[in-house]
Amino acid sequence: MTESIISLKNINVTFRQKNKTIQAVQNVSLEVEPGDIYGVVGYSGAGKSTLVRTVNLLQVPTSGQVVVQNSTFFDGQDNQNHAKIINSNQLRQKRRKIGMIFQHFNLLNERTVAENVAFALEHAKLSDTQKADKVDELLKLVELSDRSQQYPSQLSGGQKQRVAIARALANDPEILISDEATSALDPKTTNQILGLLKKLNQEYGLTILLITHEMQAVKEIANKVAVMQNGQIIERGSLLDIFANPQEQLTKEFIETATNLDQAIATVSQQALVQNLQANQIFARLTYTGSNTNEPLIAGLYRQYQIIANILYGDIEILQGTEVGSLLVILTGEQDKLTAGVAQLAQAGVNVEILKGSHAL
Ligand SMILES: Nc1ncnc2c1ncn2[C@@H]1O[C@H](COP(=O)(O)OP(=O)(O)OP(=O)(O)O)[C@@H](O)[C@H]1O
Repeated sequence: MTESIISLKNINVTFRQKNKTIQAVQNVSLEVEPGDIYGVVGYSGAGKSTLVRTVNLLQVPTSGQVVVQNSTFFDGQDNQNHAKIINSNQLRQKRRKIGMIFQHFNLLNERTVAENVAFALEHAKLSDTQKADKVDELLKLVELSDRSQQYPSQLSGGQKQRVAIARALANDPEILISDEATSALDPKTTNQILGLLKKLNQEYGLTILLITHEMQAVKEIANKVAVMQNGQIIERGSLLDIFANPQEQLTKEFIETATNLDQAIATVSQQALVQNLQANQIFARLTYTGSNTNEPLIAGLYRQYQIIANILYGDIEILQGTEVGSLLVILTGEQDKLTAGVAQLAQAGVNVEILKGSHAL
């Protein structure tokens, strides 16, 4: 196994207010390897921002261990009083190697695009000419060279985020934390920004921690996913595993939204065939990856078990270069054969979720 570039172990973050205690992050461990685009997905309030802010100690954990690029930033088993924390000088230097971008861009409005990027180089040991060259290079990378003398108010949301990305990359970080960076953008601009992040990952080896409430964004570029709920990671895995074989209800919800399957299920469920499902029928969702394809699956069911499959909806997504297929089907057959057929599908690596008619099994 590759050594982690970010290692969070048993992280707890507790906020104490006058008369209440909020456990924003509860015993979360997360290992990010170099070159990962690790998506952390969850609804608002799940604790995502609090968790990722512990990576650069913008949020000091209540307990746990934070190791980034082999430096221990924080190590405290029980509470902050006895914890070891990296000294502030070192932390300041290390933080420059961890870029961060946010939903609302956080640009300085009274400074030009070039000045915003140059701001991140204030402490860099570079001559003025070198700094100017670096700013030019970064603006070229994010395709904003022609906007260098404009002010943030003259830019679109996507352009502002690209300035923020250029600024985040100024000190050549190996890690970029993206906290809801596309949440304020329209779908087309979102895809452009995600495309840029993917390019930075592929061409420069940038490791990205992608915090979002949109599984769609994770689907586009991440190779790994963790799902957060109530301060905990409830499910994690490779993008492919999570999409092909989600275990938790919340994960399923996120995936259905990202693949538009939620709408398909709602629409198809209204059809008379599903509404009037017969005693010898089940309505199911089949999910399969790569090596399986729809025709052999369906043909096999008929050949071996005389099960007739009526496909009401089908979709194929390409994730990380591998096909993930989803079918909404009505399967008709004798009870024991339906049971055997469904078991056979599961054995062949097809995820079968009975949406209606489980009594037929
Ligand atoms: N500084 C703070 N003081 C007190 N409570 C906080 C603080 N920061 C966050 N919280 C609480 O911790 C919980 C997790 O918040 P967090 O912002 O990490 O969630 P999130 O998943 O990132 O959601 P969002 O996308 O809405 O920011 C919430 O209940 C929030 O109100």
